[in-house]
Amino acid sequence: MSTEPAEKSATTTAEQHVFEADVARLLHMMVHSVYSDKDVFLRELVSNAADACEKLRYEAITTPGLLAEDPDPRIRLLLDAEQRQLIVEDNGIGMSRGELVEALGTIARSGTRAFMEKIEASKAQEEGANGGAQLIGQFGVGFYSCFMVADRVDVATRRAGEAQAWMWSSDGKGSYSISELDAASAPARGTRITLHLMEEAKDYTSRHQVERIVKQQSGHVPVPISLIEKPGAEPVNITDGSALWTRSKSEISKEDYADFYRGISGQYDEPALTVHFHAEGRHDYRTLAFVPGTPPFDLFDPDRKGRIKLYVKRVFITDDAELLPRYLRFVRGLVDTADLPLNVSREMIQESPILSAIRKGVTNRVLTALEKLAESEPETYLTVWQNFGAVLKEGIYEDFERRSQLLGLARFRTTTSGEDLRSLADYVKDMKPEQDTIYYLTGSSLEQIKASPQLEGFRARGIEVLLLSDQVDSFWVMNAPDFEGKTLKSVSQGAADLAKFAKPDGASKDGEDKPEEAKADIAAFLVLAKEELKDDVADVRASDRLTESPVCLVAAETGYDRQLEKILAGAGQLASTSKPVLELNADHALVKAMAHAKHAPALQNDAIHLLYDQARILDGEKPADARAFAERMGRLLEKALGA
Ligand SMILES: Nc1ncnc2c1ncn2[C@@H]1O[C@H](COP(=O)(O)OP(=O)(O)OP(=O)(O)O)[C@@H](O)[C@H]1O
Repeated sequence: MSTEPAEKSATTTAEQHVFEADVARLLHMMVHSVYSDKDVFLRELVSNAADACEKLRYEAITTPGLLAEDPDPRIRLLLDAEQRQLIVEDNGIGMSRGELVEALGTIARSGTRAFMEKIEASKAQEEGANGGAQLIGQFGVGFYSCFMVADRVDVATRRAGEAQAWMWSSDGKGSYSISELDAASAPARGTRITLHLMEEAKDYTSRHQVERIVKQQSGHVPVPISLIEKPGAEPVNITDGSALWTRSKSEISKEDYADFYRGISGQYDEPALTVHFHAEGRHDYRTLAFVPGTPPFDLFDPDRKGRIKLYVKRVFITDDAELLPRYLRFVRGLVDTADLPLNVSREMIQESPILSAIRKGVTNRVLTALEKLAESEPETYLTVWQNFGAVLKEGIYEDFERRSQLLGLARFRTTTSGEDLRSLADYVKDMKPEQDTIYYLTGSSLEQIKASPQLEGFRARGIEVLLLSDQVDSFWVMNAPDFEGKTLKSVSQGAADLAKFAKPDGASKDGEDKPEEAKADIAAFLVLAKEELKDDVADVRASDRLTESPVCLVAAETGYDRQLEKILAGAGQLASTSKPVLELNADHALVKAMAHAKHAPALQNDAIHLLYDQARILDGEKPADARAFAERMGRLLEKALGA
């Protein structure tokens, strides 16, 4: 954090501080607002106030004295049209001087840079208000959004249990000041944020306007909110702070759930799935969880933790309890249990058998709800899968117990699916009578996979192949040997064994119609190629998986599949890579001609290397030796052109 030396003014003891560079940039963006929906600032302030009340409630478990004579949490909004001010006040935990500087002068979040980049790429503008608003929540830059509507913001705060109080003040233009507040003008406990509204934002002093926004955006925060419409007026309650999750499902509308979801997730979309239940019996807990309608920006951040909050008897305890497995890290919501003591410690949370039982229960419920959604609303489920499928698939190798359930939830592009997605159950239902294997091909992109020569023989025989282009696919396929008793097999590993499947056009089976001489030529050519390429490939053999291309590379029967090997080698996790197998299409005119060219050994030699390089290129690699490749190609072209 960059701090300028204290500069004392004559009348106060205000210290000027310069904002951290990132905050200054962020504020600049807020002031020159990229968001057309400015109402979001109010939700951010109310949500911070509610968090502050919940933190106090939690600290007061061990230090009840913090509550003093004011035990009930509250958020109050004060409007002053004459002064053009909106004040948001809470009696929560408040901030010490250090906390104030830390919280409102820096951005300690890893996602901030990503946020800046995203906004600067002006994506938010293109996406319109909703996109921008979603970014604010996802990236946690909430407080600063008040500079969209205010040209000065004063934060008066006193931390619970402390005598000193502080005033933070800024016009959002690069610096802020901090001074000590005299006890009389400070809140007894908590924080009072005064927004000096811009002329064009004066509507935020209108009672109807503010009441409407709060009910709409923050109607379900678990702290009651009241409103004072002008100085001297009586406070009127506008929300009761009752915990939505404690009410019965029949009393809650879809809109109530959506509001609550937006509050808890910081997103502005609709949840794709809501899971709300009360488990009684061995353990008593309530869960309200949501699958978001859109993916968060940091879904694949390795540090991203689960987002399920733990409450004990309606008191917020932590959002760090890992209440769902990592592969469900996109689910937002909470678990509230009466079975843990309020002063549950971090160690207890980690080791508690009660929590492991709850974890299991919640995971099962979420997965079952996803299964039901797939049945009752397949379209919605497909969106969920498109957004989060790559994460759910991590569970196939991480969660042995639920592997088959997760495999059942998985959806795939296949050689026959077109633009649709198919389940493994669909695949198995449409298998050929003589087929006992589920075939797949992994690769780095769908386009690359679709163009793979390895698929040709399968396509020609009408055998469906799963096209797996997520990086995680290479890992789970290794651990998921079967689905409903059918093993999974890569079409680029080992022998294809397609001989048992008839080609639909009734074409010959495996060279039965080839004259003896051609067969002998191919056999000799294979021996020659094997000898010539012995340093590069483990074997050279005739292929039954090729119909159009002359060559392809496949992995040996045992060991890693080619795509996985590439990923591991790229990540520096393999000391050495294994040699692939080169397959030649014995029915291909080029291969036949080359095999027949026994009288031209130099030409055959060039052809063998060029065919190998061609297979490498089709596999997304470079030729083994670029210079030699160019020379061979040159010689061949010269010959072809009769030069
Ligand atoms: N009313 C308040 N009482 C106490 N602390 C507050 C209050 N408002 C803000 N803060 C402090 O300022 C910090 C920054 O707030 P900001 O809204 O920018 O981010 P956040 O609330 O931490 O993130 P998110 O928006 O993801 O919840 C908070 O984490 C909190 O420590």
